[in-house]
Amino acid sequence: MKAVHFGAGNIGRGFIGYLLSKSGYDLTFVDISAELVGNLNRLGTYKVVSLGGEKREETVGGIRAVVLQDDSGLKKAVEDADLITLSIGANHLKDTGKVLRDALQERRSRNPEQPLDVIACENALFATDLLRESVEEGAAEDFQNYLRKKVGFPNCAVDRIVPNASVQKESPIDVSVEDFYEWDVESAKVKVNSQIRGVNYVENLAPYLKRKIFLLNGAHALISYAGYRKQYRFVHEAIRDPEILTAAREFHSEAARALHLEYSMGESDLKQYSEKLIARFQNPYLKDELTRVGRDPVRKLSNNDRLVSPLLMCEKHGVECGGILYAIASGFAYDFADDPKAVEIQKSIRENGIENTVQRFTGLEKSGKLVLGIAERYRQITGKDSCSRFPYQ
Ligand SMILES: NC(=O)C1=CN([C@@H]2O[C@H](COP(=O)(O)OP(=O)(O)OC[C@H]3O[C@@H](n4cnc5c(N)ncnc54)[C@H](O)[C@@H]3O)[C@@H](O)[C@H]2O)C=CC1
Ligand SMILES: O=P(O)(O)OC[C@H]1O[C@](O)(CO)[C@@H](O)[C@@H]1O
Repeated sequence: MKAVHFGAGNIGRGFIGYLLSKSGYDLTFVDISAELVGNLNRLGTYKVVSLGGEKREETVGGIRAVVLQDDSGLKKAVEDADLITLSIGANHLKDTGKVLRDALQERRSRNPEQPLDVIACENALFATDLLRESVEEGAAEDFQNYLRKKVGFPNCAVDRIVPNASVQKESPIDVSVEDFYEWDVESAKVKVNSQIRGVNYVENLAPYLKRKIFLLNGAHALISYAGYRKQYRFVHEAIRDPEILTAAREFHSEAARALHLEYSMGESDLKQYSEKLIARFQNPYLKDELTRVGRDPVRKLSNNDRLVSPLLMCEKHGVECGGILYAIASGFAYDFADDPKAVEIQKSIRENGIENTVQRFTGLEKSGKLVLGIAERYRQITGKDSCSRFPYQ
């Protein structure tokens, strides 16, 4: 079996590439970074180092890589692949859909019968659907029929924390990871790849995906924004702070309550999931930087992402949501000068005020109670009113 993986970064090498290699796939990475591609081809193997109580190393070997700009190399790799996976960042899916459309059109002309699956492994709700829309955009009817018959587009949830490596690396492409992983894939949409090692094939992905995006990524974003404000550097340091721990637990309990009401997920299972996450956040070996976890607050504060989506689910079910409002307010208070997206939000707050900015970036109704609740907490956090600076004191 042959796999092509777009995005040879942390999750590409440390999680998806790792599992595909363990499952016996012949693996080709595609990346925009010529330096990374050069290193992958020169070295041919890399180590995946898991950072738990006990340090373990595994080697991923026999890999090749192609730069995205190498049109013929890319098309050749796609021509007889059984699986295409991506972890390039959700913002890049639309553009990459066009590249993939060209490559799949070429494949269809040379190898029309062989089926394959395409899976976007990003932190976003139903990322493969976004990619598929872009692949199909403006395509002729016969190509759309080909896609329907021959190409599976399963959505998935990907969960493994892969920080920027802080350990001394013997090779520039080694990667450090946590022990834990979970990869849930929509089973009904799979055409070929039903035996990937470590994958949990599920009929109904939404509860798994939202549980992961809300409880892991949502709470992680909160810890990042609140921790940055209190001048911590790493996630494990911030979560040791009792106020931030309380805030993370409150976020979890509100989002979990909404998930329980929406999907009848067991409350005690959700509680266990939450406790396990807190323990993962506390892992001191990961040395996961708050500014990596909080990167691109414009995306994280958007309407369909890890913070506003659970807020809307709470609202739908009448669940108390003060903790989630606080997390969103912390995102608006995040003023890390080296993150251009944080800078964009801060500029908007200065020029348009907090209410207009919240409305603009979250898509929430301007004078609604949610926007007002976020703005009020933002003022508390930033000290722009007379209340306490940190509401969890
Ligand atoms: N690092 C983590 O723990 C996890 C990350 N994710 C998701 O995986 C995705 C990637 O994240 P990371 O691996 O952390 O980022 P990263 O920055 O380490 O890796 C992304 C890689 O994609 C490459 N790239 C960007 N655009 C590309 C394109 N159009 N075609 C080919 N390659 C392209 C970049 O050069 C880079 O090597 C994101 O959506 C992230 O949310 C999901 C779960 C865990
Ligand atoms: O990759 P994103 O969406 O920018 O967000 C960072 C998040 O992704 C992860 O790297 C993995 O889920 C988390 O550590 C963190 O919550």
